Amino acid sequence: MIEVQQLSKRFARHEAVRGISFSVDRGEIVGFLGPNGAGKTTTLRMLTGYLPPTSGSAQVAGFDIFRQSLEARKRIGYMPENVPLYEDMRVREYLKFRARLKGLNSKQTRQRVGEMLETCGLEAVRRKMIKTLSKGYRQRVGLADSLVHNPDLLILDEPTNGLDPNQIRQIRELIKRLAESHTVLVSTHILSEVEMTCNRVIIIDGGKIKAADTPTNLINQMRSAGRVHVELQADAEVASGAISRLDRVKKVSSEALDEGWTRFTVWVDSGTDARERINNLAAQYGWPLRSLYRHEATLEDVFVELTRKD
Ligand SMILES: Nc1ncnc2c1ncn2[C@@H]1O[C@H](COP(=O)(O)OP(=O)(O)OP(=O)(O)O)[C@@H](O)[C@H]1O
Repeated sequence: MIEVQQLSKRFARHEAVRGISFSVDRGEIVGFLGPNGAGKTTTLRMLTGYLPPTSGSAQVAGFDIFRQSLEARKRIGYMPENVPLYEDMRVREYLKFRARLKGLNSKQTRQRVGEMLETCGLEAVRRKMIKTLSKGYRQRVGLADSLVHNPDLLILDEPTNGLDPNQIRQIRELIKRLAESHTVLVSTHILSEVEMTCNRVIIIDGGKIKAADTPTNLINQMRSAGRVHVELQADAEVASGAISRLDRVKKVSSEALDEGWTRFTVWVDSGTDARERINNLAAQYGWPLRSLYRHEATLEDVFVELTRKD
């Protein structure tokens, strides 16, 4: 559905996107992640034909987004970061206006606008002025707008930005439902959302792609994926030494706590669970043990590992 080859964008002296290549298959829901200024919005704006690239190419549904822009855009529903809406229009009136602008005839417009009001949960506010709507409802109007011409592909730039937790949940559910019949590329900062909704993730930083895989694979491939935390009443040096001699243990660090307790963090090879062996070791040495748990890596750990600057 999307094919991007060596896409770059330079603003004056700043290269915001540096030769990125990726693809999104039909039916996928892909999270597009990266820290502030990584180049997400710039990439999405190029993909939707709003910004010409400095070099490289991109196809949507087989159409070159720059040379066959109209054909490509017919197949894209784009919801930009801050949805620009006409404040003085009523919801239904606005969606009808947008549908006509996108080339739907009056019959199609009536039908699609009706469907979108229902799909996006806007029926109760269809006669309200847009300026009186809450941010959550405005986002829904933006989504309905991006969907009204029945595109195959939805490109959403931070659709839950600025929403409260309830609104985030509602938009997330809506996107999940839309993903049943659309291909979705969604940029967001909420990593738990991505773990819940996306079947693949692309991480971009400094204009370059750092990783592209399923959330599960990314987590499993992490260097610091395997970590065990244990609290013992033991001499830090002796215990660190004994633990680090265990098989498949890569590194041990310790931190003194209260009343002779020490917390040890044990890095092990990915896929290894050292808890039982650490427990046996504590029993063997007679060290009192009050906590032993395995840190389950999350997408947030992957994100931090791939994009931190130190
Ligand atoms: N029109 C522009 N002119 C000059 N520089 C720009 C322009 N648009 C973006 N940039 C720069 O390009 C870089 C990438 O910006 P972009 O908006 O794509 O990042 P982003 O990943 O979407 O960030 P955020 O998460 O903050 O929205 C930034 O350094 C930004 O300042």
